[in-house]
Amino acid sequence: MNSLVKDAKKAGERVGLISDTITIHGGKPLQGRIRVRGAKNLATKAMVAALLGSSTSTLRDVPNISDVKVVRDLLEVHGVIVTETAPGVLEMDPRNVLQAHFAEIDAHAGSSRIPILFCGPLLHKLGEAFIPDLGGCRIGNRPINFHLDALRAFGAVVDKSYEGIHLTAPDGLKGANIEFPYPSVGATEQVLLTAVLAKGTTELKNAAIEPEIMDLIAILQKMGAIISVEPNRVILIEGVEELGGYLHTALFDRNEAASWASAALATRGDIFVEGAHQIELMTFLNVFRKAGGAFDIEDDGIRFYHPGTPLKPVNVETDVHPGFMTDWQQPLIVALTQAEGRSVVHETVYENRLGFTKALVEMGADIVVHEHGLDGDYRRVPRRDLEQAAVIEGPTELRAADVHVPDLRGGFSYLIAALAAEGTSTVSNMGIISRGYEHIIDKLEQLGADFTFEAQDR
Ligand SMILES: CC(=O)N[C@H]1[C@@H](OP(=O)(O)OP(=O)(O)OC[C@H]2O[C@@H](n3ccc(=O)[nH]c3=O)[C@H](O)[C@@H]2O)O[C@H](CO)[C@@H](O)[C@@H]1O
Ligand SMILES: C=C(OP(=O)(O)O)C(=O)O
Repeated sequence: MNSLVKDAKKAGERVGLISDTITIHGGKPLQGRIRVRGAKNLATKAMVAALLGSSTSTLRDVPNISDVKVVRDLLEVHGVIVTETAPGVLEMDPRNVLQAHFAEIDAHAGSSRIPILFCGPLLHKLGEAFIPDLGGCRIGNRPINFHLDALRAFGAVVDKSYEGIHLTAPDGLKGANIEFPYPSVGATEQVLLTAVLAKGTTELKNAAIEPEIMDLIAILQKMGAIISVEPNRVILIEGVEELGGYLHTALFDRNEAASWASAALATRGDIFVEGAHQIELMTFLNVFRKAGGAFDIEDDGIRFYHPGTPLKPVNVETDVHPGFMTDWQQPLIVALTQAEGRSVVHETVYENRLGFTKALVEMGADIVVHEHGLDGDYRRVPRRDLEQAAVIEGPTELRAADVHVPDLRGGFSYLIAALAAEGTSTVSNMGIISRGYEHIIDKLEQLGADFTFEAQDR
């Protein structure tokens, strides 16, 4: 069993997903209503923030996904008492944070990318921190140099002679002037979670400003932090002596909402995504509309549907917020295989995020990946060395196939492709999908998908 499969299996077991392989009888539109709860990319960071407080924090709308379970386990390893007081409501009491149990932390290596965000809070609380090997989707190199450079700027000493990384702060952490070469989401969160309790003021230039980061800032403000978001990607943080707890309802998962929207389009379906909001999806909604998708915005969610008229090709460049998010392109590409004409998706955030299209080609899609990107007549996003492009010619009929989930979003796109294709497909390695999509089996049932699933013993 390789480590990727092990991670996936562990992930599936953690959230009680018994099945590892799903058998789908496709060709039927997905129709119905599902609800999205808190974002994977916010809830997990909000849980880390609880570590900074001197009293209990309560987070509502926490999704039942394996990444949340990983962070919960890590908090518990550090002495935080975590209680689920109601479904999706986590109470986190950090008053007993005593020591970093390095051996136990290591057991979580390779599970998610969140452990690196424990550095600042642990350095403040304990004077040391340990980062195991990080997990998350294998979609590029995913270096952590911005994180480590920022931590050093605060005064941390980084020792890489361990399997993993050991950090100490012999003189405490002090505010710093930091400028990122690229607006990294995780590194911005690293700075926020470290600067709030550092002595003095921190100025972060070229910060990421994703909605999940704004929600994290809102949480930190509730805890007593002083953070101002200035024009031009500058964030100022005035360090405070102490932070309290928070009560917060997590921002909805816009990536899950966008995934179901693409599923509606690809399967000629009609899905009401309860909990989805317009503002955080504005860029996605523009592209969805240009591709021929229809949507109705209601107070309690958004209805996404195929209007029955032919889908249209689009040109998309993934980007940092407020651009088109990289996590949206994989499910959308499946829908674009049904559009009439040539679409181009330029992936500019990660260097290896189009490999998943290979299986779609085996299913009948006409997709050519240009490993070094493609120039277009008009560019909104400046060209990056690492970018790649996928050219999708449509419409093509999708054929059933047996596919193996490579990563979270690629995996969801395989599910959609299998649901859209006539015939019987199997999608294996489903555990990875449970990293970021809660109750996936229940939701497919709610949407009328025709499938069976089975447990696999590897
Ligand atoms: C848990 C979480 O929130 N994951 C999201 C987060 O990932 P994550 O926070 O890991 O992504 P980043 O924004 O940090 O990465 C963006 C780019 O910056 C580069 N980089 C990043 C850090 C660093 O130290 N050095 C460096 O070079 C990365 O290799 C990548 O090319 O934002 C991504 C971009 O919106 C999303 O796809 C992920 O879903
Ligand atoms: C890339 C993703 O997540 P992570 O950063 O957790 O691997 C994602 O959610 O698509």
